[in-house]
Amino acid sequence: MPVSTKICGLSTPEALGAAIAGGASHVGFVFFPPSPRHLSFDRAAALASLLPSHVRAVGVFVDPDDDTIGQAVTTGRLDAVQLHRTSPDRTAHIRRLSARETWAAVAVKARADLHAAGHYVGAADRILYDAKTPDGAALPGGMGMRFDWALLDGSSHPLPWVLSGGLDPNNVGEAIRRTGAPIVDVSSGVESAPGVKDVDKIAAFLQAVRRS
Ligand SMILES: O=C(O)c1ccccc1N[C@@H]1O[C@H](COP(=O)(O)O)[C@@H](O)[C@H]1O
Repeated sequence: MPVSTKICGLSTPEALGAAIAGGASHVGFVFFPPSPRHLSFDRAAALASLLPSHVRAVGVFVDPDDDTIGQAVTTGRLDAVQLHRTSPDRTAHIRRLSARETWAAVAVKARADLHAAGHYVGAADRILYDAKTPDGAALPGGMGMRFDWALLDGSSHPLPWVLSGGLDPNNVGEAIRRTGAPIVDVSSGVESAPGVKDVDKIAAFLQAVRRS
């Protein structure tokens, strides 16, 4: 089964084009003002208009309110929503409201953190395992931090899942072999500076996934 790839935090047509040309299955649009990858609804609409129908758009949010979700889903033509720091109850509500596939981010540092995934059964469609960022960090993701992939050994995933956190063109092959991830997700590992995507790194990442 080929591994699917989400290239996240896209903000220019050039970077979006590199993700599409390289075979990304998903692209991510971030709706979180503190992030260097944050998009206005207009900007998201312009990028979404360039997407072929086989590439799915995922909106990335941090405990969003209903209005943000409603506007982003419509203007960004989102196929899915990815929710960070969002409780299972809110996640279930947003899933109903948006009528979109819903990914719940679970922040991982220790094995005990994996238990949180079970709380999203019935509330989300997919779990995104991401590295836990430090207390007080401005962002809950997109900081290039990885967690110990061995923590996933023997894990009985309660939902379909995605591997995220600190992936890059050099380590994604090992990450896939080590964890068996069906989908991998990258943001800062294909950037030259925070929020600045590098088309060559996007191509290298997608090539590394294909070769894995
Ligand atoms: O990318 C961001 O700015 C961001 C902001 C708020 C929540 C999540 C964010 N990114 C997500 O973080 C993971 C891992 O990113 P990285 O590859 O380690 O940089 C990824 O799922 C992004 O979607």
